Amino acid sequence: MNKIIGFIGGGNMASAIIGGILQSGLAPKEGIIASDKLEEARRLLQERFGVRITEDNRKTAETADILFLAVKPHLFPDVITEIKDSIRSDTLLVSIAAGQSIAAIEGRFGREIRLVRAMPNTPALVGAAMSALSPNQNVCEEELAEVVSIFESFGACEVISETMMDAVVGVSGSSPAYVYMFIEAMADAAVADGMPRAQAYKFAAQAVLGSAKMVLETNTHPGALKDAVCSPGGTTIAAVAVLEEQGMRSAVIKAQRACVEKSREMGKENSK
Ligand SMILES: NC(=O)C1=CN([C@@H]2O[C@H](COP(=O)(O)OP(=O)(O)OC[C@H]3O[C@@H](n4cnc5c(N)ncnc54)[C@H](O)[C@@H]3O)[C@@H](O)[C@H]2O)C=CC1
Ligand SMILES: O=C(O)[C@@H]1CCC=N1
Repeated sequence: MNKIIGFIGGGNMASAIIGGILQSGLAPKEGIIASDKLEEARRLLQERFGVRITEDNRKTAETADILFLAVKPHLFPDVITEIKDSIRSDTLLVSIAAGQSIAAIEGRFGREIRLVRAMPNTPALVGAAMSALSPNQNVCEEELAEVVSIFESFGACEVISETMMDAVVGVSGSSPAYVYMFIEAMADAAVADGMPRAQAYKFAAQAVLGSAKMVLETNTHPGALKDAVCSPGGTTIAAVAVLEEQGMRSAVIKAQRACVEKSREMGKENSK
């Protein structure tokens, strides 16, 4: 891609996306510019990726053809006020913020903008993100295809209705955190049974990776895959019985719905 990709905010998510783009070879490091108010964040980006960095959000905004808004949602009002006169009419904006609707962002720019609202996740850093995209009415097919190609350079990506964005935050934006907790807990149990910690993380993480691949690649219901692990009177069903008794599924469902509710609340707050 010979377009300049810019990032306002160079924290966890921007770093994961930049790492993913560079690793895939979609854009060279010279084709990426990022601004961050924190000196430490700029230093990290420079050291890890060698991309162009600046303290000046306006410089990033006027340089980029495709501009990621990658600061925390509550900073959107100030950051948009700062950059709104620096973008061109053909700058393609990509917001990755939770709970910032297309309408709220359009309202803050106060003029016609080309905008894609996106929800990626941090596995972008290793080329295994799950991202959702919703374009506004000014984004043409060709521009959307370009944004899709960026997100596909670091994982899977689907174009969805914006009404599904809160659900997406729960099921893929935030869910890596719940999965890491699951991996940590499995590893803790293995350590309790005498396995060295590093080895325990490898066994637990590879089991999660392999199980996820089975769901994605065998086209088999997760329940049937679970049943295939459970020998009658065996070890797995003993574990499954305890997980059911402890309410594992309902805990996950409740937790994820709390996440989605929080995303909705943030959306209402940000539209005021
Ligand atoms: N972390 C995650 O897993 C995901 C985060 N997101 C979204 O990505 C956005 C960024 O989140 P994170 O990267 O996790 O946060 P972060 O806190 O790691 O990064 C934000 C960066 O913005 C910088 N910043 C603060 N004020 C600034 C300003 N005025 N101008 C320029 N830079 C400024 C901070 O110094 C920081 O480095 C949020 O809107 C979040 O909703 C979306 C999907 C997943
Ligand atoms: O916790 C958050 O608000 C962000 C949005 C999705 C993942 N992290």
